[in-house]
Amino acid sequence: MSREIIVAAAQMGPIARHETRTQVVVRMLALLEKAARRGANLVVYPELTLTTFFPRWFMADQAEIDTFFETEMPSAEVAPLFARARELGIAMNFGYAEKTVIDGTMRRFNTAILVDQDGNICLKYHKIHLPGHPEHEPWRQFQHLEKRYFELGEAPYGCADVLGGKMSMAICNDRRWPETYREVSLRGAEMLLIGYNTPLHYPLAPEHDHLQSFHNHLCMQAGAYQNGLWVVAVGKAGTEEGVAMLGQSCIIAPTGEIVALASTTGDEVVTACCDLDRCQELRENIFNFSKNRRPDMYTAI
Ligand SMILES: CSCC[C@@H](NC(N)=O)C(=O)O
Repeated sequence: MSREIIVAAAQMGPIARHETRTQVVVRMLALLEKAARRGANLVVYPELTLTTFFPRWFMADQAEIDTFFETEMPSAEVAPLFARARELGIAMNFGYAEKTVIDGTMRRFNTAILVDQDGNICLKYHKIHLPGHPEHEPWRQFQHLEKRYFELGEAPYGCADVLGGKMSMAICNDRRWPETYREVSLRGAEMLLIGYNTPLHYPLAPEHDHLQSFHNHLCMQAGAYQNGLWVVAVGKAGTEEGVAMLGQSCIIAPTGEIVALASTTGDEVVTACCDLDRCQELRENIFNFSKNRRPDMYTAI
């Protein structure tokens, strides 16, 4: 029996600084309805979906920084999205800036959640690979202050049983690291959900700017193939507050083939029918870990 699920990559166009959570949720709902009309079982949204990508600005005032963070999920503004997804029986994944108290200490994370088809948060993930810099660097055209505004995730990648399959999450920069795919694969994941915000301009190596799209797909296609899993990657795209952001949201099969690809840099839904049993095409053959993998020889890692 095949285990097919219809997955929707719900790319978002730019979100302006002045846009409210309520306005963003209206856009997310429109994408959800479109996905539902195409029979989707799972909708995947970008990293930090609810606001503009605020780490591009230096802010000294913690109260101002905190306006971009959520203290509860679902919040009152996001509750209609949870309610409608539950009504439609659709699972979803999205990212947001999370402010939470752990053991009496206030913590801030770049977070993603997986919500099952009954509206329950069944998996939460705090971004492990935080890119950028902690201090204001005025020479840059724009900042990338994730290291200032967020703490490093401290828990390993998780895996949840949803829609009859095993799902994991990663966030943006995580997708460039091969360890991400190997970790989730060894933990049993059959599908990896990734949201991203990727500026086309990389100030530390501007000679690579023209390769943003290539590098985006290169690492994810390799990660899917070498670990025999589905990858769903969804960007916040277009020119957001003057910064050009990568689109090209996609769904990648365990063979490494891109089976759905966004063609705009705006709000757009692309879907694919993903048979989770196809992971075995790789896992029982070229990447049969138990037969051919040699962890005893990988002593440097
Ligand atoms: C400054 S590092 C490059 C940008 C990074 N973006 C995020 N959001 O992680 C990425 O890896 O796409």
